[in-house]
Amino acid sequence: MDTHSKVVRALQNLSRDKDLLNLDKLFACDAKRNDWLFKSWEQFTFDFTKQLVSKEILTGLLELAESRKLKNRISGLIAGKPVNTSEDRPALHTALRMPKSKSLVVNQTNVVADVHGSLERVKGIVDKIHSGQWRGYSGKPITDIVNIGVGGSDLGPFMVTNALKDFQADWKNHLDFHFVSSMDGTQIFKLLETLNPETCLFIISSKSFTTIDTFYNANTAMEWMLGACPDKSLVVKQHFIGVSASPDKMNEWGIAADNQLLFWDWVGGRFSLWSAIGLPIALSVGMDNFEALLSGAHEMDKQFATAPFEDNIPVLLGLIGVWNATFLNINAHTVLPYDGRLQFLPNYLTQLEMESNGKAVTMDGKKVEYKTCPILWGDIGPNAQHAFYQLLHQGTQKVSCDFIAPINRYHDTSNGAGTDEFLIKQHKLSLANCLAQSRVLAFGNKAVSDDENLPAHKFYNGNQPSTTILMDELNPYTLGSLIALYEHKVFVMASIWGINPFDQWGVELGKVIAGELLDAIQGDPPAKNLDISTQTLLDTIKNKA
Ligand SMILES: O=P(O)(O)OC[C@H]1O[C@](O)(CO)[C@@H](O)[C@@H]1O
Repeated sequence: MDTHSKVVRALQNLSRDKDLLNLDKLFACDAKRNDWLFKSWEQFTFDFTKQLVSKEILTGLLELAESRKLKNRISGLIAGKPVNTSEDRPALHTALRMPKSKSLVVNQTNVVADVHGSLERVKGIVDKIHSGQWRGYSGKPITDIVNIGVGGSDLGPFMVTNALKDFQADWKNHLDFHFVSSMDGTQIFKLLETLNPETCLFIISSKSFTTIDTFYNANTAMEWMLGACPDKSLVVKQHFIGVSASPDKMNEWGIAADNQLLFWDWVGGRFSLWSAIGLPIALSVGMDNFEALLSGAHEMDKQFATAPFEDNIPVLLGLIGVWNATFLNINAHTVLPYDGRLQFLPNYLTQLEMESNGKAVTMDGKKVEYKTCPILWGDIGPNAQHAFYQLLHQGTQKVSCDFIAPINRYHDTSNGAGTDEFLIKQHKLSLANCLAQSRVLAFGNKAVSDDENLPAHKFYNGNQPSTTILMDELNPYTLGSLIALYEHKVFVMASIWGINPFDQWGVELGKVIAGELLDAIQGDPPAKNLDISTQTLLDTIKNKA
């Protein structure tokens, strides 16, 4: 982004207009603000009115998108152009949810055909496990699925499996799902104590199939299995599935050929839940629901590819994100779902946004002269109200917020007489809190009174910008759309900033140094040239271990 360009300078000028950038005033000046900042799309309603934007600002942001050739960038992404410039490859997560009837030829290959071939294999495995045909070494059907993976090979399937628990069908009676990611062993050791090796199936999920965190956990699982059944070829065949973009590495580790599910180097790890990495999702909610998740995402892809920018939800969300982070210097963003099923969405978005856009150089290697990705965190909104909302309301930091809530819930629940009504009341309580919080964040005390004589500690400043996303209900289809929306938001922001959202070089150095320090902790060879802090920490560990 050229900070000297006319469009950027105009936006910078607007960003200094303190008088304009006040939600009270923005609402007072334009009583019909909702006409142009409320958007309905499919089963969603988006309220951007509580963002610090005027018509002039939005026009400027749309011009900025134009000047950054966003339209071309979006078509390049979807057509499979090498948008991941540092690795010279496409980022084709949109192809993972294209219908079978479509075709997309990239490097002489119809990737849509490959995608559906892989989905067929996923379906075959799902059917075998659901029907009880897939059996453990002693002939018993599988009861426990353990996904071992980290980052994109964990967060997406984990988040979606939790969000869609209501959509598990009759196999829920005989299948339990577990996710192991942490390298320190806490999760795997605790989990193995509760499992029966005869009926466990491990899914080793790793795009690279080299991530050390995953392989320490996988090796522990293998040792545990071999303790129960020393016949390794039987264990490998009946208890381990591999999901990866590297068949060679899967062979090396010993995954049986029939148990290897492949995806492709053109799928970024944090964009991979739609591929075979989503196997735990498909096992949990069934293939039809998994396909509904893909269709919901595809619908959002179509809107991203075709809607005019002023009505294009991912474009608006991304442009407003850039306005907040880059022009208004709001460097913290929180995601607040008002529905416990979305508990892990903020965590998932932490990787999606910060690993994608936490960068300071442009695609042509220049240092950026502006702020890029804000720090993102979040929690279930109602719980966060009792934890960090104090800072949002009365702290010294500017924070932008996304409120997310399904309008309807519990209508189909039949947990006994009267229960539905009670649960619906609880859901409405949550919705009321969602609206109350965005209102107070926007208008402070003025939301309820004009009393100027409040003691200072009771004063709420307001003017914290937020977007509210309402979905008619949370189901596989709407969840697919919601996730795809955030994926595209990331791409829009990266395109404006001129950065590559599809690599993650910033995680590599730590891996190399950890390898050296592991050798040093194990005493062989002793570490050389360490800084005094690390050397003393290492000595302390070695003395006390
Ligand atoms: O799927 P893999 O190759 O094991 O990688 C896991 C995660 O590690 C990272 O490469 C970061 O270290 C993420 O981008 C990725 O999602």
